[in-house]
Amino acid sequence: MRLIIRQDYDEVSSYVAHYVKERINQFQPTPERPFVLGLPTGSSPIGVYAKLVDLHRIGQISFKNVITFNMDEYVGLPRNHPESYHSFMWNHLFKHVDINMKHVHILDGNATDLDEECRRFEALIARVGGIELFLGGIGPDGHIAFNEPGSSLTSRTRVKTLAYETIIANARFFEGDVTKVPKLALTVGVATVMDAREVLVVITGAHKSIALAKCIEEGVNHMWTVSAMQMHPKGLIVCDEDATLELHVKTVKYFKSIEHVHQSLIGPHNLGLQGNLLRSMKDTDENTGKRRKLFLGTVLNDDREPRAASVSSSSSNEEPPKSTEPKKNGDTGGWKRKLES
Ligand SMILES: N[C@@H]1[C@@H](O)[C@H](O)[C@@H](COP(=O)(O)O)O[C@@H]1O
Repeated sequence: MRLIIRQDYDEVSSYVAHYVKERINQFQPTPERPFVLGLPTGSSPIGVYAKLVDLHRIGQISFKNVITFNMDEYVGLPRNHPESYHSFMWNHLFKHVDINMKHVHILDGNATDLDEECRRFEALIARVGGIELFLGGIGPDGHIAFNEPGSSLTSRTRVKTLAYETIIANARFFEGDVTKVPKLALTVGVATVMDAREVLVVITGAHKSIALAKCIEEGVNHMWTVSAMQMHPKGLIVCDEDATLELHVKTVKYFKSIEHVHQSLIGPHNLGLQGNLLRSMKDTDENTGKRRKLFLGTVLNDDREPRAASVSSSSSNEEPPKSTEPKKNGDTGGWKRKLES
């Protein structure tokens, strides 16, 4: 699992929006091969959606060939209620972008047969070949979607009773009145999320710092369902500084150093989409004809001089630039020092 730490909510939102943009653009979706995106609601993704809308307005991202599946929906709340997740998604994202609304899937919390609705949702996900990237948020008790503490980590889409803590947390959307918060929801299961080829969870705020610590520093545990991320081959958490309050200083430094090394390899403006580094690298340096070797994740020439990899995330098929100019002395020295220390 990777952990990316940014200063605040705004920086987290910006990072995630650009990440999503890069993933969709690199995928080059077509009507025959659409990009399947899982989406959350709540206050965590609002900034991400706002930035995606901005990116769409300046022509950097299109949702034309994107299919979406939302994580959850309240039971019994009219679809046009301002706090339904249907309304939320329409207001924050869908009405501002070029998505085909036939490609949007949100659980129907008013279906006459709720179990059948959940089965239908799982079948639809399977029919489109699974979810490529699932974005998520968590509650302060570490729940992902509405998979409350104690949910099976192998759970699928189903009806869930909301935990009292979640009802209290969500009362802020219902005039602070807990009696107005629906007590049941339909939600994808933990396994539904973990089946996605990549999972990205946004965690911001000091009130979620215990959940983040449980997820990162302790074991996989059904009482903190987001901890299932530890079992995912391609899991990414993007958090702000406040959310790291309960982490060990050592843990924070560790993940920051990993990101630093990663960024040094792929360049400062590259988001380091997972897996792209190796996919983008060629075995042989075109200019010297020498074979490149990977040593502890660092690209080495034959003469063992560490240097930045000539890779770009803009396209995994793109040729590396021809220039073999070494990085500035200071940079290379920094590299060496870091690798040796
Ligand atoms: N079902 C949603 C979750 O999907 C969301 O992650 C959580 C956190 O919300 P917020 O981002 O507002 O803290 O709220 C609800 O419980």
